Amino acid sequence: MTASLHIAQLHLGYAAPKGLHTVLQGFDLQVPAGHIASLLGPSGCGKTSVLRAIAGFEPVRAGSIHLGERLLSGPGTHLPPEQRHVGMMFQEYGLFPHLSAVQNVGFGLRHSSKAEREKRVNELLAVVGLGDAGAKFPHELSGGQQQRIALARALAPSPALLLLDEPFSNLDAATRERLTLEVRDILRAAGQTAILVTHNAQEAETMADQICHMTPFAKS
Ligand SMILES: Nc1ncnc2c1ncn2[C@@H]1O[C@H](COP(=O)(O)OP(=O)(O)OP(=O)(O)O)[C@@H](O)[C@H]1O
Repeated sequence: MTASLHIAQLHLGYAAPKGLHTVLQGFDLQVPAGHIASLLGPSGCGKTSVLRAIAGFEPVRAGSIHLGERLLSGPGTHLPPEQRHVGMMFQEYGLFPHLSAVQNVGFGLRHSSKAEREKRVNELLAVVGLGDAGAKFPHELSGGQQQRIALARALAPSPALLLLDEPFSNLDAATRERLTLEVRDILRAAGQTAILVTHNAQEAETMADQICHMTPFAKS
């Protein structure tokens, strides 16, 4: 079930030779269930680090991350990624080259029954407009088609939250524009809570219900 996201007073930093390299301090973000939020800002301001912290790949130094009522990260708590119900879609489509589109989309549904899995995969291939392409392998699909399969795969397990990190940046301008609109409509129709990371203000405007402008952390 899709859920709201609540990040409060988040502090993120990496160990560096000269001590802690702080990336974010006191970062807050609230995204209501079903909304698409965009993190917009220059390279190095910490957009991907926020996604990694939400997904559970980065420990938080302080603050908390809640998804609905569930505390994902906070003082004394760090749920492992596989228990977070967070889906991801990145710029390199990350499809398994040796699996067909059907098998790629069904990958996160390995624990469902065969009948349930087939129903959900067919439903999602239709949603992303690739109902006829199920038997194809990634190399037989265009970049835009591969990215739509990656979206179907990310949506298949019905994540509480979907993270999209520069998902369109490998595509040519025309495909990028078309896919931005298509993905927005698919997420809206699914009522999916999502966070889009981008450098592109136009893309953020098109996709998002709310935009969080991030700036590089400056020591005071
Ligand atoms: N694993 C890591 N170890 C140390 N420093 C890191 C690590 N990952 C990121 N950083 C640093 O953290 C800061 C934020 O990086 P991050 O990738 O989150 O920024 P970003 O806004 O997503 O940038 P981009 O738009 O270029 O992807 C940068 O200064 C980066 O060098």
